[in-house]
Amino acid sequence: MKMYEKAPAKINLMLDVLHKRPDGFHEVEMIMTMVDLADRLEMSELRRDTIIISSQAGYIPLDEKNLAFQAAKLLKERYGVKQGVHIHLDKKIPVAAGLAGGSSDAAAALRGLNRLWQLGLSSEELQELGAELGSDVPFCVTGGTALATGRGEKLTPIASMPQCWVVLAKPPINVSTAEVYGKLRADRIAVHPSARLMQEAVEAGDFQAVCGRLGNVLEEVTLKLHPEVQQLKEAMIRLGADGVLMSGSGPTVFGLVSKQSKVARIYNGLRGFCKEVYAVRSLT
Ligand SMILES: C[C@@](CO)(OP(=O)(O)O)[C@H](O)COP(=O)(O)OP(=O)(O)OC[C@H]1O[C@@H](n2ccc(N)nc2=O)[C@H](O)[C@@H]1O
Ligand SMILES: Nc1ncnc2c1ncn2[C@@H]1O[C@H](COP(=O)(O)OP(=O)(O)O)[C@@H](O)[C@H]1O
Repeated sequence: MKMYEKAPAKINLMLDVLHKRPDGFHEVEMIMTMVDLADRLEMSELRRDTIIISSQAGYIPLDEKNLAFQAAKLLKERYGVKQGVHIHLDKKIPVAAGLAGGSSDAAAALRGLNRLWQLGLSSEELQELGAELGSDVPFCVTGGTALATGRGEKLTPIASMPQCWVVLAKPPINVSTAEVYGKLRADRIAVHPSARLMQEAVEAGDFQAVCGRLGNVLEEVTLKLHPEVQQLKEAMIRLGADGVLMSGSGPTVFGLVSKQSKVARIYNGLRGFCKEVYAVRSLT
């Protein structure tokens, strides 16, 4: 038997850090939503008690470091599953980009293997398991648009993000999430974006207010390390995006665009100096 799952990328409409916790993680407030740029997972039953990961992408780990492998291993150990599985990852989401590609693969593996192995786990149970794999995995289990607090694993679903186009551009640099959080001085953040104001804008379906309230305190760190991310932001604004922000720890920059007629101009303008550009829809 085979199961298929789509694993979409996330963007952070706002990301605030409240303080560093004794366990080393940071207490955050984020509004997250999914975009229509997705990896695809094919999960095939194996009679042998083993986990095999394959992918057309040559640049991700295929061993126990792969988050989809870790998701399968966690389910097997926790629920005594004796069957094996071959997970093929068709990667479309850029890696180490601030788009939670690996987390979304792990979440999709949890959903798909829950069905393949008939474990009967609820979304809440899958989210709890996901939190053992990474801070962004619980959100990726259910997707939608949500307020995420704690280290990112405490979720409150909110209304869907207003329908729009999302242009994503990833400069050719890799950013480590741990390094960015590590370099942040949480006690010296000058301006905190407001989760409440962003939630209100989303709930009201007010696209312009969403664009006006975008904010990410991790930009300060990543933009200092990689000035080309700032240049990319400026280019997107110049080309006419309605709102522009770096996603997560970066380096991907996204632009929200309401009018389809503007999308081609922004996409083509960015392609001039950035190879990895995507124009997709927001997911509702
Ligand atoms: C910044 C965000 C925003 O959505 O996303 P990405 O840029 O990774 O996509 C997330 O907070 C990333 O979540 P995720 O990538 O799952 O992080 P984890 O694997 O749990 O943690 C990686 C490392 O980041 C740091 N970390 C992560 C989350 C958090 N709330 N505080 C932290 O300090 C810790 O140093 C941890 O060791
Ligand atoms: N299935 C996977 N897809 C992509 N990266 C993965 C996967 N499993 C593990 N990784 C590792 O996780 C790291 C972060 O990848 P990713 O989730 O794409 O980035 P981000 O946390 O910035 O959103 C990468 O260094 C990569 O080697």
